[in-house]
Amino acid sequence: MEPTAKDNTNATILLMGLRRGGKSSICKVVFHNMQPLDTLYLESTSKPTTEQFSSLIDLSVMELPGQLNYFEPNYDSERLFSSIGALVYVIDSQDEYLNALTNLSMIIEFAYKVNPKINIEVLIHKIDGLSEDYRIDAQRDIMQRTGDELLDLGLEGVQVSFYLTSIFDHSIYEAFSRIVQKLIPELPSLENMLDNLVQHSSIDKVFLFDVNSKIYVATDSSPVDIQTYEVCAEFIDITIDLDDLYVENERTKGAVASGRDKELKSISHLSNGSILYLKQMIRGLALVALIRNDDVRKGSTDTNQDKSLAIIDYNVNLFKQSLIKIWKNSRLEQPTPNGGVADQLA
Ligand SMILES: Nc1nc2c(ncn2[C@@H]2O[C@H](COP(=O)(O)OP(=O)(O)OP(=O)(O)O)[C@@H](O)[C@H]2O)c(=O)[nH]1
Repeated sequence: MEPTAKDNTNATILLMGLRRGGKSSICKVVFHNMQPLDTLYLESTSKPTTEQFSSLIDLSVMELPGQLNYFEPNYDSERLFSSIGALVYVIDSQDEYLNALTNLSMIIEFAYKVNPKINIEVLIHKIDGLSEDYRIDAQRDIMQRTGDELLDLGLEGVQVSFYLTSIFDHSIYEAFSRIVQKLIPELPSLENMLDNLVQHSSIDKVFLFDVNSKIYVATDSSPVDIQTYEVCAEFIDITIDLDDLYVENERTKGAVASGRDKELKSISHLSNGSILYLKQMIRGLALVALIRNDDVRKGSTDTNQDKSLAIIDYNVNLFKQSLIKIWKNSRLEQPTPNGGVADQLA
């Protein structure tokens, strides 16, 4: 049976590319926390696979094996392409990629015809094996050739985004974050709220992370620096590991008993004076902020620091309340299959 996307949602990502390009590895590393080196032993995928992930949106990731011929008559490619939000095409940059580019333009031509709203995303993958100069050259070459092919097909207006990625560093998470964000209808409101939070709380950079995958579903509008992303993403793991070490105290026991889940929160003072702040949100999300402001910097008095953190706490709580409202409203607009509004927030 062919894979079909869930009805009423276009938050479906279709992963395509030639054999051994790295599609399964990407899925395993990003969504299943597999260690990158363990992907060496992955078997070639022979059947289309679909996986569901629940975050701020319900995301489906569908992988089509490299050897499959999607255009043979008994394969309903039209239905498949019309139901997806993003087509992610993986190109192995360490291999000869001309065949992949021909395959890519053929797929873009078909996908665009069936579904002009589809986001087309190209991963120039396995860049860990290339020197810095060669990466830029490969990217330029791939972009140029794809542009030429699309021009020949009369598709010069089609928007294609390119990302340099590897499973051995954070580039694959950064790329997937941007790909997933494009599928979240509430993104402009979320960004606006995060900008407000930054402005009123002396925060330098803030991310709304999906805790399991370390994809950030939103961030404020200042540019993302990959080092800041890394520090914030690792802070989630540290917080969770430390949290597991502690036994429940009376307060959290009370919260659990009264039906409320224990809310994860952590603050860490770094040796360079910055502060990392994490607070659990809803739907497996956590807000992580980097605070470099002078008010809370090392050297300022403890009382000042406490005051600033209290303001941040207060504003983050307001943010969380707004997030709950946004999420509830979006569920009201898209009724669940049984007609009710899902009320499970954690
Ligand atoms: N160096 C490097 N190798 C990678 C990277 N990503 C995946 N690989 C390796 O590429 C090989 C093929 O990966 P797969 O994930 O099986 O490729 P696939 O696209 O799913 O292949 P099919 O299932 O045949 O369609 C594996 O040995 C991975 O370890 C990467 O970022 N860098």
